[in-house]
Amino acid sequence: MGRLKYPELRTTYKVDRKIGEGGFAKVRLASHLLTGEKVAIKVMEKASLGRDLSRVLSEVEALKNLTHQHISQVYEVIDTEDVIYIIMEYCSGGELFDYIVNNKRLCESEARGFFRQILSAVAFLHNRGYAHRDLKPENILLDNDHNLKLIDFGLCAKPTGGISVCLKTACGSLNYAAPELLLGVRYLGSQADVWSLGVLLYALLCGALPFDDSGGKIGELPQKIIHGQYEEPEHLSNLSRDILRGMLQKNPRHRLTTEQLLNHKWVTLECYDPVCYLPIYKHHERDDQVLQILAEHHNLTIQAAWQRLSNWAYDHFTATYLLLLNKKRRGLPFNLNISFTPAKIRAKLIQRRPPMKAQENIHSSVMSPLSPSHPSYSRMVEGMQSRHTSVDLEEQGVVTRSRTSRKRGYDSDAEAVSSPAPTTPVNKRRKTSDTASENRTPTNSSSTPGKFFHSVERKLNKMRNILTPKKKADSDTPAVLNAKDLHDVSVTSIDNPKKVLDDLTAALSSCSILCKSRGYTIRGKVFDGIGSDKKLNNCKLMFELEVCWIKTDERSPVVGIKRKRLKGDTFYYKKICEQVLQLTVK
Ligand SMILES: Nc1ncnc2c1ncn2[C@@H]1O[C@H](COP(=O)(O)OP(=O)(O)OP(=O)(O)O)[C@@H](O)[C@H]1O
Repeated sequence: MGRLKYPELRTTYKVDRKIGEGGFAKVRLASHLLTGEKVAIKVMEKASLGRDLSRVLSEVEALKNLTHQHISQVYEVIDTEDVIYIIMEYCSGGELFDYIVNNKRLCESEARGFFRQILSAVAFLHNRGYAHRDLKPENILLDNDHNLKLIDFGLCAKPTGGISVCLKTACGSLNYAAPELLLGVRYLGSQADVWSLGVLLYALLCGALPFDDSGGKIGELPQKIIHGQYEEPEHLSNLSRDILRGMLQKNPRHRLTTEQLLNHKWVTLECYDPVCYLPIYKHHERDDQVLQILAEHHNLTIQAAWQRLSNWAYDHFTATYLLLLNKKRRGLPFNLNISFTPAKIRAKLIQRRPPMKAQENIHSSVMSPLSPSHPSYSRMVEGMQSRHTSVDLEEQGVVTRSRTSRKRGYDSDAEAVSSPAPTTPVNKRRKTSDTASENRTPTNSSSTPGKFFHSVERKLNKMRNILTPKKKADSDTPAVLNAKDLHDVSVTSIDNPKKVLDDLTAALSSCSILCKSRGYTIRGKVFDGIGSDKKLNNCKLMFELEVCWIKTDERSPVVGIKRKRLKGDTFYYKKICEQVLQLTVK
């Protein structure tokens, strides 16, 4: 299907299923044919972008300039007459939001680990003169190694005079927007980002939003934000309260700065070092081993290959180099799939096979049928879901001001005020293992064969678990899941899946949720407004609940309900799921 739909990708990528959707893009999983690496492809139709094309272009520019361990790396950009494709690092672990929902809320220590990673990405952005302006858990993804990666730079701004220059376009998601944005005054991007980080940390620690319109009257939310009114749940420690108050400070001048956050006591508690935001790897590093492979494939000298590469055109050449480099850093064999090499060059390469073998031997500890280049590995797929969109606050009528450079990444009439960009913090303490994990390079996590095999086995198990139930989903028997990795599954006390299915259907209809079932999977939809026509556009929330068997080692299988959000506001989804499951999982 993908092959016919995306002709520009046909010879270089194998396009797989859709893994996400935003207001501007559909995101697909794909494999880079030459390296076998999984990538995410953000597909944007120019016709539907209209004036927002500038937003996409600023996202592309930002991504090209921002190489950081906690920012999803761009590999290639294809700009055709009708479509823009951004080929980027695939984050298989889903959105941070879903992780929070599945865990209700995070303990302080886990929240700290995550927050440090996000902070390091945001401080890096600010240091490079960018403000993100759409920080929220839906824009932070988890990779395979449980590391966070920031995505969606469509609203980012890089004022020409630097980060300490005021911006004026109010944009982002209302729940995460700083008071100054709602007041329609000029604001500093870095200060607005710190507010959003505060909302995000609150969500991590409390499993809820500090500023929410649920239960209140429509229109109350902006007032709550402007007045900085939020509740502090009792379980919050004094230090957590302190950092949250510092970030959710309605007066931006009194708000903590990114630099202060790097060294904040809450951030460095448990013997952590201050957060280091510098990238682990140099932006455009020359690696001769990788270059050699690329050069051979293209029948070029190393020097010619480097010359071509150093334009950093983000074309397929760049993508192949960056993907090979990533494989090397992860301790994986980093050769290219020879069957995609032009026939003439392939013949030459086959003659020169021994040196390639020698190179493979260097990595023999990780060569096995479970290697990522093995077909089983490349079939591996993991679940993702779509999300809701950030809004233009002016357009929503939350901020009243004449429309200017709407959603553009570069605010045109910025004015200067002083706010220093963060500088590298001094490491005062010794690194702990936790800090090491925060700053961990992918190589560390998979460089030993044992760890590598363990991780690949885990992935393959996960793949089996995911694929097998899918096949069964249409049939009359529920899927069987293993008790591991079930953070998105609620366990019931009932041992009859049919009864759970019936209870679930009844609970959904009692909550006025439109549902459609297929086998043991129910898709629920909630529509906006009364009497609205039920087009997808008006669909406020869409999710799936699947009744399944859960295999446990200790006792006979139990019946569970697997949840998946497909579209819509994440905290609303959380609330609906809680309501429905309460009625079902008695
Ligand atoms: N690199 C990636 N790896 C895995 N999934 C991704 C990746 N990038 C995006 N996604 C998925 O696709 C969804 C939409 O992506 P993204 O937010 O970039 O789109 P968008 O149209 O720009 O969104 P918005 O409307 O908020 O601006 C994400 O929420 C996520 O679930």
